[in-house]
Formats: sequence, structure tokens, C-alpha cells
Amino acid sequence: MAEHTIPLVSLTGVSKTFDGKAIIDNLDLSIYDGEFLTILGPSGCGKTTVLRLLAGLEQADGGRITLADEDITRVAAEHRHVNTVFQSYALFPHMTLFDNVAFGLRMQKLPMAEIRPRVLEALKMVQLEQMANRYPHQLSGGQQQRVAIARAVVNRPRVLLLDESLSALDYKLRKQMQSELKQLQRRLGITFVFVTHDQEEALSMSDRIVVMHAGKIVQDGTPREIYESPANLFVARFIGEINIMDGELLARAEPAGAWHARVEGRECVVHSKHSFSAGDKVCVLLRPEDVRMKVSRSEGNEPQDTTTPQTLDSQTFDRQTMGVPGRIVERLYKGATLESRVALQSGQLILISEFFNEDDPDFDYRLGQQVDISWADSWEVVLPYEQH
Ligand SMILES: Nc1ncnc2c1ncn2[C@@H]1O[C@H](COP(=O)(O)OP(=O)(O)OP(=O)(O)O)[C@@H](O)[C@H]1O
Repeated sequence: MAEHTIPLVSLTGVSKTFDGKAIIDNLDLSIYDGEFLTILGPSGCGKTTVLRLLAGLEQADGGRITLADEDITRVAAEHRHVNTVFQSYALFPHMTLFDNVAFGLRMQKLPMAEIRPRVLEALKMVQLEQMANRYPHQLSGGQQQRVAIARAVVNRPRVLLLDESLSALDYKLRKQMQSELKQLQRRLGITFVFVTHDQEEALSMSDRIVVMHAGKIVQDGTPREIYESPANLFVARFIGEINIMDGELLARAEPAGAWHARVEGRECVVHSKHSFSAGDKVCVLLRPEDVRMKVSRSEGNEPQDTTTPQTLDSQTFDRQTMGVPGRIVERLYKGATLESRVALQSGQLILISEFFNEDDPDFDYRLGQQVDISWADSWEVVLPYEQH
């Protein structure tokens, strides 16, 4: 992945209030030159408002916005080198693609000799130059979206803002456009700021994700950091499926950051980047694909029971002092994976996702089967306790 180290846009202490309510609260954000940044968060968290502040479509009540070191906080939208692609592409239906893309340049009263090559270049970038004479209704949703991008790109913006730009598309086209948009951004080298509430879209497209909640940034990191090391329960839950178990730290272990802990009543070693003290209550988080399951040794099953799945990494399993006992209460066939829901003795339900292993006839578990669950050493995320 390319390194993006030069801030192109900076928001410093930016606030925005609507009807006496703080919607954006003292927000600090740097956007780097050439990166694909996604602002991700639930409906109403303020994502679009941040985009509109960047575009100049809303005025900040407090704070400062700079673009390439120039203070643009009070600069009018049309004088910022920023363009927006809205969810509803807003193409002019009575104009050809060429005229749609040329519109902004004509408004600037540029000579036709300059407009024509720029429009054709922009249409070429989105691979629609052959369709320059068509009208929007003659295009698919994905093609219309590409016209909207060409119309923005033709202005040679430093930053392209995209507001839920793919949400009007059906699932298959949306997947295709996600990859096209990412490739386009690489090719153009323009900084993209993309707003979505779709975590999967954010993970697959972005160099960096900013997760927002109630007008604040709650985590800022690469897709992998956000998924693998969520900063709190809100982020963990918002980004995919997560299991949250209660635990207590008993004593420090080796190396630094490791703790002897009791998780769901069982003693084990956990690891955390947070600083804790012995006796602290914690939440132990595990993604479904990081949980391991083994037929229980303690509930009358032989350790070498033939139903013991061969796919288990027994070394990993044994590194934990003991698994947490539970019972399989649900199994869901998902094609490539098998999902199982295991009820622990505390009543907590744990979701486990395992890749199907066709070579292993014993892979399948029975409903009601007693199992011990564990996880790959140090793949757990340990956070300060929060009610959940
Ligand atoms: N012009 C406005 N006047 C009053 N309230 C507004 C205005 N614009 C936004 N809001 C409020 O600000 C909050 C954040 O809105 P915003 O559109 O930024 O959220 P969002 O995260 O983009 O949500 P969504 O994903 O649903 O678009 C909402 O509660 C919204 O009702």
C-alpha cells in the first residue's frame, strides 16, 4: 500500500450545530494526499455533515479547515478544489454524457477548444468515451455513476468527495463498482473521501477508515487495524460479527502485555495493548473465525473421540489452559463456511465460523454436542469492561 504522509486537508477543532444540537463536536481529522479515506458510521452520526463542511456546502460554527495549507474555512464551495459525487448522481436527463460532463466547464466559460479534450479525457478515465453521445437513461446504474465521477474529475479537483455513492446500486453492480472505484482512484491519484454506513464496503476499498459515532471520531486506522484491533465495543460491533466475553485479569504474565485471566470462568492467558491492573474487569473480544471448537473432554467424551474435527490445531488449543465449555445450539451452512452457535454455561452465545473441510468427514458437529471453545493464541482483543 502506498504511504500517504502529507496532509492535504486538515480539519482542526471543527464543530457544527443544527437547531442547538452539536452534530459535529470538536473534530480533528487529517486527510492525506492521494489516499482513499472512508468515513464510516451509523445513520445520523454526522458523516454527510463532515463531507458538506469539506465541500463548503455547510459553514463550520467553530474550528478551521485547510486545503494544501490554505485556510478554506470561509471559502465558497465553488472556489474550493473539491468536488462531490452525491448518492443520486444528479445527471441532467436531457443532456448527453458529453454535455453532462462539459456542464461545469461551460459555466466557467472556458473555450470549446479546451472543454472538448478535457471532457473526452474524463470520459476515457471512466471508460465511457464510446458513449459520449448517449443520454443518462440509456445507461446502467453503474455507468451513470461513472458519468457522475467523470463530471467531478473533469474539474481536476484535489479532493473528490463521494457520499454513499454506491448505495443506489444492486448488490452485484455495487461489488463491481467498489473494485472499479478503487482502481479509478489509484489511476487518477486524486484523494477520495468516501462516506458509507456499509462496513464491508469500507473494509474492501479504503486505505484508511475513520469510524464516527455521535459526531466524534471513535477510531482512525487501516481497514485491518479497525477490524482486528477495534478501539471499543462500538467499533467492534459496527465492523462485522464479534463475540464479547466477560473476563477478569488475575496477574501479569510474560511477555509484557500478557495476563493470567479468568474468562467466562476459565483460566487462560490473554494479551492486550491497553494498560491494566490486576483485578480489572475486561471484555474479551473474538471474531467468529478466530474461535476454535473441540469436542469436550470434560463431558464424558473421549479426548480422541472420532468426531473430534481433524481441522483443529491442537497445539493452539493446548496453549490455553483449558477451553470454555459449551453446547452447540445452532448450525448454519454458509457454503464455504460452517457457522455454529455455542451456548456457554453462563448463557452467553458464541458464534464460530469455520472453513468447510471436505476431506474431513468428521468436520460436521451435531446439534447439542458438548464442546470446549478456545481461540488462536493472542488473537483476542482485550478492552476495559463495558456493559454489553
Ligand atoms: N440542515 C440540517 N438541519 C438540521 N439538522 C440537520 C441538517 N443536516 C443534518 N442534520 C442532522 O444532523 C445529524 C447528522 O446528519 P448527517 O446527514 O451528517 O448524518 P449521516 O451520518 O450522514 O447519516 P446518513 O448515513 O443517514 O446519511 C442528523 O441527526 C441530521 O438530522
